[in-house]
Amino acid sequence: MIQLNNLTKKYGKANALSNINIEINENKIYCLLGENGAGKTTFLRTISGLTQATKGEVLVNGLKVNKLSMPEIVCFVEERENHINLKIKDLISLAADFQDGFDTEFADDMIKKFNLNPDKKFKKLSFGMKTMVNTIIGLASTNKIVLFDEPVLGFDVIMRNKFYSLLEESIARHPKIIIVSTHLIDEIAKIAEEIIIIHKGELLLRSNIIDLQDKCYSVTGIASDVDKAVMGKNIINVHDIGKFKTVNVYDTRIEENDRIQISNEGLQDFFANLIGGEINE
Ligand SMILES: Nc1ncnc2c1ncn2[C@@H]1O[C@H](COP(=O)(O)OP(=O)(O)OP(=O)(O)O)[C@@H](O)[C@H]1O
Repeated sequence: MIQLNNLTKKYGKANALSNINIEINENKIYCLLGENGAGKTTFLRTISGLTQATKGEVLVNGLKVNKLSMPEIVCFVEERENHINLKIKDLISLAADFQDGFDTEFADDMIKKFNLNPDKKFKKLSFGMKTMVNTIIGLASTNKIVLFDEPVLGFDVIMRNKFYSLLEESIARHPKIIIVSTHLIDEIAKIAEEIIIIHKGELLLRSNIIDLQDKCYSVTGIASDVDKAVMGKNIINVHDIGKFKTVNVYDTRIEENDRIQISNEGLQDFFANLIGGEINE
């Protein structure tokens, strides 16, 4: 449903996105990961038609996307979105007027769950509450593609957990492609099915999250035993601690034995190690 062919976006001479090729077709939750400035916002804005590609093409449902032809089936939710100064309940009605099939019942339910006062005006809300309102509008959207740009920025852990469970409810009520850009991979990994990593404007990795969790592990032991055990494996990072060593691996699993210890690696650590290293798919 989303197809990017050799997509490049330049700002001046700098590439925000370089030659991205990807297809995203299945209705599920995708996590878009990348360090600051990696190109995540540009990636999402280009799919929604808000940013024009410099080279290559973006197709949504087979139709070319650009500023003159923005795909109606895409709902793009960004944290910096600053609505006109209406009451929350009026913003919800407005969203319902603009979007066919907008799930008002779900939106009202979420307003209660987030303890928001529907009579409060948008401009009087805190940063986190404004994000909540934008998020609710995205979650209640029945558009076939919903893109969230850093939705949990400004949310505390309780809010974030509410958001993750509402994301699951949103996709269960109305199956769709949901792409969420975030830095908090270990949290979103509990509900997302696929991960897309962008690094310095390039597509670094796309993987099913369960496969990724299986392939990310560390091996610790005496340096020579570790070296022998990980020979031929794709090594992401190495820590030497005296005669001992820990190696972070992204590859098929190896068996633990009495000379080496295998530990699961958190995805957040994997990501931090990955963007400092190389990966060979
Ligand atoms: N309007 C713009 N004009 C010039 N450069 C831009 C513009 N928008 C983005 N960039 C540059 O393009 C690159 C990618 O930016 P982008 O906002 O897409 O990254 P990001 O992964 O979303 O970052 P963050 O996590 O910090 O929000 C950065 O180097 C950024 O400075």
